[in-house]
Amino acid sequence: MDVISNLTMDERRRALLILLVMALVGLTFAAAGHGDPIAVHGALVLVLSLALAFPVMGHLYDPEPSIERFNAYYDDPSKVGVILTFVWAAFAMFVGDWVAWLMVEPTWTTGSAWSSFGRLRPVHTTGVIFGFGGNGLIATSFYVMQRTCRVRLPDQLSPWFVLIGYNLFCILAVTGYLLGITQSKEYAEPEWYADLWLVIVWVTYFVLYMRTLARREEPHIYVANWYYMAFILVVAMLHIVNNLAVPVSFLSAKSHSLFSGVQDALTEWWYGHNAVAFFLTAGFLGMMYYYLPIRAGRPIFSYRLSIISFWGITFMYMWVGSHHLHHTALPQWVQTLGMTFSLVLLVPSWGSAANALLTLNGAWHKVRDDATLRFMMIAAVFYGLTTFEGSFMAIRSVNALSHYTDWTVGHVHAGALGWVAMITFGALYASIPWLWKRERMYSPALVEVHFWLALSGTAVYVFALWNAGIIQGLMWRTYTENGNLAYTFLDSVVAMRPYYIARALGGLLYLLGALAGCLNLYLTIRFAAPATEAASRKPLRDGLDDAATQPAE
Ligand code: HEM
Ligand code: HEM
Ligand SMILES: [Cu+2]
Repeated sequence: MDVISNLTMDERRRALLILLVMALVGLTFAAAGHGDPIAVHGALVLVLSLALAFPVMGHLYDPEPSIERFNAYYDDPSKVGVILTFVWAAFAMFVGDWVAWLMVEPTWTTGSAWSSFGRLRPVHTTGVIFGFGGNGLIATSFYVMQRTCRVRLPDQLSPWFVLIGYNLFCILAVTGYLLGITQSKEYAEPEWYADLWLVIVWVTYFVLYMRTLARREEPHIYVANWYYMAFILVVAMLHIVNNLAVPVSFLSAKSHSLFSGVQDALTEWWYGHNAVAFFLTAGFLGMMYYYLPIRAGRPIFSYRLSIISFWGITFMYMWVGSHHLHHTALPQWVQTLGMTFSLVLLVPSWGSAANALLTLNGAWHKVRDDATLRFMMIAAVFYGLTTFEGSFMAIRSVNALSHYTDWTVGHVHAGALGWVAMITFGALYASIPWLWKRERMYSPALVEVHFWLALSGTAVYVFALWNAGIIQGLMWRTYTENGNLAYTFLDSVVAMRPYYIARALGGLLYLLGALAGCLNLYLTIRFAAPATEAASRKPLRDGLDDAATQPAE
């Protein structure tokens, strides 16, 4: 329970207060909301907050932590965040592969409602994007902001509040779907009370970032921080607007959106696309711009280009959400606007992909020998590939073929498996020895195995669905000589079977890789040799950071 004793007495008191208030809120919902699924969530919040409150109470009067703490960065929340990232990866990818097998064999389920496809699918998407991706972003952002600002986090309580509060949101979301609680907006499924909670957590996160920046000892704000900040700020904006809703009653999980009809659709896809842009892209670019140069031991190829790309994507991404609504009731000009900005967006996107790859010039021998750096290199390649594909699919006539088909799902996973997850695994494998002060990962061979499983899994998954999607699209628009459709819809479903099997197998490879990562994390924490004095990263000042995260021009 070192973690609790390391908090100051004042922080422990405040933590206890927050937990007790939460327990009370949980109790209220549990008791008053009977007959409504919200009561289950009330009970869950009650149990979880008490489970944390007891150990805090037990250590409430421990002595104040040593003043020495100010000589080091505050990394405990990052460590827990890294572990949570792996846990969510294993869980959510397992569910992803289950969902993939359900599309091969729909009977591979328990028969009860919680395990139906419609409930498991959002468990997968929320689990991977918010559970796995979000924890990876939070854990690395705490790490990166301290190093690039050369300052310790301003206090020890708010990072825990952000990390634990955020995971509570993810748990409410995922258990909610299993219970049938959903707002039915893709990627924004959690109901109003979970959304409100996330607003509190997220604003704390933003304030924490700003406070750290304000205290920084490094005059320059390194580019990674711009990307992380855009991620935090824009996600707050999207989340609040898209989730504006009126609950049926304060003791019911159900709510109704403020928007309806085509306005609802456009708000949802403004949110949905920018979730891709700022959650799945800007945040991970922040990660890439810190970890890739450091791991390669080289400064960014062009610092100026990284800034131009930043403002390019920040400005252009905002306008492209309507490419999800081609050929719908949305006015034609709004569709054209979305398509046009999607095309221009390719320029800043490739700016970052090229910048990352050119940074590796002179370090290709390291890419060959070091699977961690190779994860990051492949991530940059897939980032370039996915954005090219996205811009292409945003063209209205191309979208007429691709929309509703598995091509979209293939595009999603080229980005998700190839870019988002690869850069995360690369960043985690770089951070783990630094965080736990180990010489290196316990088994570099296992990192190598993970890399090849991940790469082959992605390739199988994405190739399978490219084929599947184009075949579907073509079958749906093939006519016979006398003008009838050549295939029934069912024909196209039957034609998908081999591709769905391939996808599920590719996903299995990917999942096995993630499990290898979990094992390696455990072995590293438990058994890896401690870093020697010279190799361990010095507190507060740190030679490599200096070299690699300063403007080259
Ligand atoms: C083991 C790895 C994975 C497997 C087997 C897998 C499988 C699946 C399956 C079967 C679907 C449903 C497709 C459908 O409804 O037709 C899906 C959807 C989705 N997955 Fe994954 N997935 C994996 C990893 C990931 C990761 C790491 C991410 C994100 C970081 C991700 C993000 C998504 C998203 C956003 C969707 C919704 C796609 C859409 O609506 O077009 N997945 N996944
Ligand atoms: C320049 C960059 C990009 C553009 C212009 C773009 C464009 C598109 C287009 C046109 C669609 C298909 C919409 C439809 O027919 O329904 C789509 C779907 C999607 N893209 Fe991208 N994309 C880009 C990058 C990415 C990246 C890097 C990811 C990340 C991981 C990603 C994740 C997704 C997801 C999750 C969907 C599925 C949404 C859904 O229907 O559930 N995209 N994108
Ligand atoms: Cu989009």
